[in-house]
Amino acid sequence: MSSLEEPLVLDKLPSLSTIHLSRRSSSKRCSTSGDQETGLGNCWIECGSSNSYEEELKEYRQGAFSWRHHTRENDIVWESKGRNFEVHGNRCRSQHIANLQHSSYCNDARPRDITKKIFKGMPKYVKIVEVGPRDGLQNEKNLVSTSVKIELIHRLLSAGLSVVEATSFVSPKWVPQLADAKEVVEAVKNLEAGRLPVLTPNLKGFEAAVAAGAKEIAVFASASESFSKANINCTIEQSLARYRDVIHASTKLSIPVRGYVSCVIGCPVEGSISPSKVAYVAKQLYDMGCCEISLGDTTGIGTPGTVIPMLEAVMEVVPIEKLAVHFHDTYGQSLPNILVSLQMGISVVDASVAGLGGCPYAKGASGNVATEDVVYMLNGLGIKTNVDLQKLLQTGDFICNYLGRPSGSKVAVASKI
Ligand SMILES: CC(C)(COP(=O)([O-])OP(=O)([O-])OC[C@H]1O[C@@H](n2cnc3c(N)ncnc32)[C@H](O)[C@@H]1OP(=O)([O-])[O-])[C@@H](O)C(=O)NCCC(=O)NCCSC(=O)C[C@@](C)(O)CC(=O)[O-]
Repeated sequence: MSSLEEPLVLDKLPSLSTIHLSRRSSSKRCSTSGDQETGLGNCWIECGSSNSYEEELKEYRQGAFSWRHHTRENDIVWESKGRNFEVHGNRCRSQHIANLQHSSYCNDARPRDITKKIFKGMPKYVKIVEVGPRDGLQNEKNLVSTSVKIELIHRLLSAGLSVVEATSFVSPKWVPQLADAKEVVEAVKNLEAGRLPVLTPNLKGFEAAVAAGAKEIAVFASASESFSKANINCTIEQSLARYRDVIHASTKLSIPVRGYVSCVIGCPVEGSISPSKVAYVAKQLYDMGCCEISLGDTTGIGTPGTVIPMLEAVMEVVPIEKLAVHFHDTYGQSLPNILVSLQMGISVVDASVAGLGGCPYAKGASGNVATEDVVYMLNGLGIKTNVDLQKLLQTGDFICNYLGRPSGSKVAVASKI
């Protein structure tokens, strides 16, 4: 068994109560509590804005959903109460989603305490950074046409995604799939529906990106020395020096820079990566001026047991509102990893439509977590994303049809059954 396949060390999993909540700077919280007035079995969940809930409730009551569950007599009753939903009956159910629904039931006071703990600190709104056109496509063997890439970006924006990573200005010898970066950026640079950052590994890439019209960029370092060499042909320190130059140049042009740290849990060559290494690289990127640091589990090896200590280490040195998480779904752990990240106060999540993706220099690493699955889970938690799940599913269909393969999104597959 390689070190990457070692089982989760449960005794190292800190309880959520030990996570330093005081480090969270966001005052926006979701809370769930029992309703003292109506007695046992009632609870309310304080998440999201009144408008969207009111509208969704109205739609729900009007039977706008094509295959909603039938409400039985002693099931729950929804009542709008200010910004909250009040749920009466012997069950409490948190939901919901445009066309698809899910339920979670609890019976009385004790489970309500648990619910309260679980929801404490969760954000009301999560920004999803869609990385499909870049991370999703970079590993595709067959060249995807430039027009399809452009259409994909258009569709993702029209599904409500506010940030879509459009492409990379890397060496076409290393990543031939993205050799058309210039054409892609030129075609989308004036779209106002969202932000369209691009990856740049050095000054040469930065200059090409700016010349094409990119208004935001991202740099990508690694917490693994071996991966840094395999991916960008230099050591971690050399990469940080390059990024200082890039950020110096971008600051002059007021171009915001996102910083990635890859291999935050494990490296295909070195195995486990210590949280302190991740924290070191994240702090370097933050200190040099990156406005957001995305923590990438490049190989998808992480579980909540390894993600929590990694996030704790990084949160010691970078403010939590500057952090994003970026999970690959190789071991099917992305959603639990995202959930614990939200519980720790993270509110930016990277994802890729249809679960496309994988890094060309991390053999065996599968696609990113599917955006559809993230949106479904967040909808179920009552956390806003502003993403239209139906349009997103159609976008997933569009790219999967083009690539001639089934979607990597469980929600996309389930919605067709
Ligand atoms: C970094 C380099 C360029 C170094 O590549 P190198 O070979 O060491 O660079 P070099 O400086 O020796 O130059 C070699 C050639 O590349 C050219 N070159 C140099 N720079 C550029 C550029 N920006 N754009 C286009 N061409 C470039 C340069 O001009 C020269 O051309 P030649 O003279 O031979 O014709 C190369 O290693 C590279 O492009 N690597 C990128 C690999 C990549 O994109 N990997 C996937 C990124 S995904 C990731 O990192 C993880 C992440 C972010 O998704 C998070 C996660 O999933 O966890």
